[in-house]
Amino acid sequence: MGTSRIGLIGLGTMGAALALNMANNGVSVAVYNRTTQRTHDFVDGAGELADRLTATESLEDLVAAIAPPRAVVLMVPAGDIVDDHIARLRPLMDKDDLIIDAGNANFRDTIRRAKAARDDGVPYLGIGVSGGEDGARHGPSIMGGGDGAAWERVAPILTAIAAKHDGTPCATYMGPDGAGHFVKAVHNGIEYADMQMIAEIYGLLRDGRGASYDDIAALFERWDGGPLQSYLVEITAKVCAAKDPRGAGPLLAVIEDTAGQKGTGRWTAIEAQHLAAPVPVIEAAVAARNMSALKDRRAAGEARFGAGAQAFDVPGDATLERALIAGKILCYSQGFDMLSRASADFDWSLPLPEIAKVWRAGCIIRSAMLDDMADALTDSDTSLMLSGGFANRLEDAMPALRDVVARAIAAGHAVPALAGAVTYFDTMRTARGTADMIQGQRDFFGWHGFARLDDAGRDHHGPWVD
Ligand SMILES: NC(=O)C1=CN([C@@H]2O[C@H](COP(=O)(O)OP(=O)(O)OC[C@H]3O[C@@H](n4cnc5c(N)ncnc54)[C@H](OP(=O)(O)O)[C@@H]3O)[C@@H](O)[C@H]2O)C=CC1
Ligand SMILES: O=C(CO)[C@H](O)[C@H](O)COP(=O)(O)O
Repeated sequence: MGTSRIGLIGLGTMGAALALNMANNGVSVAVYNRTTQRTHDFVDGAGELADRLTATESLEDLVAAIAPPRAVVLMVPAGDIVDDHIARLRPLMDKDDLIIDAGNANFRDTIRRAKAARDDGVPYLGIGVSGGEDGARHGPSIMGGGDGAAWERVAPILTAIAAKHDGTPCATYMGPDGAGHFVKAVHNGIEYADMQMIAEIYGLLRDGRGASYDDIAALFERWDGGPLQSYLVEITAKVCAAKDPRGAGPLLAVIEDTAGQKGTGRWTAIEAQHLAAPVPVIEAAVAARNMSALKDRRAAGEARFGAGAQAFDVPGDATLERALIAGKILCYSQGFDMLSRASADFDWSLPLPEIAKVWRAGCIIRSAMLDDMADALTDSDTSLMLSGGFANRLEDAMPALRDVVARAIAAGHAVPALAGAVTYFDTMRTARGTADMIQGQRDFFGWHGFARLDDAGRDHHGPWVD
């Protein structure tokens, strides 16, 4: 009979760090990795934690090494690899043994897997884990989803390894089926948007103002001490300050300007469309990554039309800071609105204030503002951008965002996420918009009907044809 409290499959960046975190918290872990050498290297390199780690060389050995009722965490790439592991693990496991997918799964896959597990009468959890390698090792943010009783079973381990915000563990059960992975996807969508807006401000400073990398680093470091305090602003300063190990210059100057992506931001944009939830800042950030990958096309465009990014009179540091504050509030507001929409559509009862709380520490989008967001979402059931404190902050910061975007666009700088934030703000404060024209056009060509302001209850048609 095995004695390890839990099993973990996949000793890559995240899995290895999570296993060490568990061991560090007194949890014995049986580990398995496809490449066996990696398993042994991992345990051999675990120092004093090695006593709590059991290396196994097959799934059979892994399952045998765990004390029943067993729990096995998958930390492998999303997609077929997860299905393949579930199919190979289940025959080796007992009815009440639990499989936990802790990778970045598409929540629709998680719903499918959770349903299959329910049909088979076996427990299943899909949990979102954020914080990168350091978070996984020292305290990630954990967004749980799936079988509630199964969550309770492993909650003591997950809350022990999670980040703590003023002593409160950042590990929360979000709801059934794919709720945990959905919340993680929206987290990553916000992550994309936050990163993109920061990158756009960096571009204005670098190309518009001609600031040095060290000066940009110093500015972001200063901002990290104010209302923008966040992990992403903190690491932006460090990335700007980093020197090229192969030379004396800044490292950023030699990093190719094509962004990678594993899919979570794209999933968020796709799901937003399914839900008809407007998230234009997140969509702009995903599109910006896609455009960044079209390096040859961008070079051809520059050769044909001339470079877009020209030197210009970039607004002052305080204006840039306020512009980022406005953009940040608007992108988080969109993210929370999307969560609210999904909660209603999927009947999940997502706990919005708890989501803000679980993001306060451990995860990539942790920031000082989330504390106030948790309060605002607790006190009011309106959108974040309309809630008392944030509406006031927006009112104060919007002129700066508008100024930055207007001047950047006039000078030929691409600021898609910041511009998306301005447009969203203006759209969402326009009670009488322009969709009357869309309705007129639709009725003209397709007899689709429209509602009248003075008679909204039924379909009307225009006198378009004789
Ligand atoms: N890196 C990050 O910042 C974060 C990642 N995640 C998610 O965590 C999961 C793991 O990511 P990460 O640790 O970064 O990935 P890595 O690439 O570092 O590690 C991948 C792991 O999966 C194993 N693996 C890959 N392909 C297969 C396969 N076909 N069959 C069996 N095992 C396989 C690898 O084994 P082998 O050694 O044999 O190659 C390795 O152990 C992903 O879902 C990712 O999206 C979530 C949050 C943050
Ligand atoms: O989940 C994460 C952070 O929260 C992972 O780091 C993820 O890989 C980031 O997404 P991408 O690779 O698409 O930039």
